[in-house]
Amino acid sequence: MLAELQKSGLPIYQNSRSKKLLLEAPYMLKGYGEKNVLQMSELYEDSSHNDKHENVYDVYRGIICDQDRELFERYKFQYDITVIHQGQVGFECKKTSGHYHGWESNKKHSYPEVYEVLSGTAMFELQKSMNFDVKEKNDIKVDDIILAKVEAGQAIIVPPDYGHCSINIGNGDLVFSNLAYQPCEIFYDNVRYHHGLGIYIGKEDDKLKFKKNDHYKNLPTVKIALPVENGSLGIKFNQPVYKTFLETPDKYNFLGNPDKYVDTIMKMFDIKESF
Ligand SMILES: O=P(O)(O)OC[C@H]1O[C@](O)(CO)[C@@H](O)[C@@H]1O
Repeated sequence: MLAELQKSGLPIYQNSRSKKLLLEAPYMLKGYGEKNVLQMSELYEDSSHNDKHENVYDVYRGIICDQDRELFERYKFQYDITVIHQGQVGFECKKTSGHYHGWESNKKHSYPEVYEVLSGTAMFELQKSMNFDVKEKNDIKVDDIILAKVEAGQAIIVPPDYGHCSINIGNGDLVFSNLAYQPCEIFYDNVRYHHGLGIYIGKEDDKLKFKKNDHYKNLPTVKIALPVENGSLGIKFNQPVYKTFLETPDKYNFLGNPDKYVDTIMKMFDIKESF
């Protein structure tokens, strides 16, 4: 059976048995990758009880229709979809590796990214650090942590300077898209060194729980937030990002030129509680 990913606005389907995605022509894909428990073992609090070959997530990179190619190339943007499978690795809900983004030498802030949930429920862990590439990795200074709970049809902007990791906190697969500035460099080392970002998000007796990652010397107060729309930056709930980009591409200029948008992007998190 195939379930259409209606929130994407594109002819993309998920096979309910294999959990893989199928794209209807003329949509096509540039690349595909999978990560399993073994490849991510250093990134979880404890992965020792899981089958090492168990699949954690699949990434479908560079989804595009030929007639849209010129526009995506002009803006240097790429649209990808990630499927994080249902389940836990030890205490933690299944998640992506987590990484920080790079920046251009003449810019003050690193590149942001748009995340749009197409099915399931996400918690996006957003961890601010201005020195994540420090040589002595223990000297990283974490300035802020936001845990954004995002439901299908909603979207967020991962703010400049925030490392990020996507966690599937729902009861089925989590499927989400990202629109990102393609020349952006990706940094994994500090996250791997600390065995993940600052907070481990998991479930006990089906209840969501948070544990501090003790590999970090210091962590700030953690904020739990809900997303806020901003139509001028192309973030309107239940309006597919791919389609909005085709119709009004300039709304996403912040992806390649983030410096003057930082304050506006930070206002798109409605902080509900902190601990
Ligand atoms: O395994 P990686 O390279 O960290 O990629 C995982 C995630 O990062 C992204 O590249 C977006 O930041 C997604 O495509 C994917 O969800």
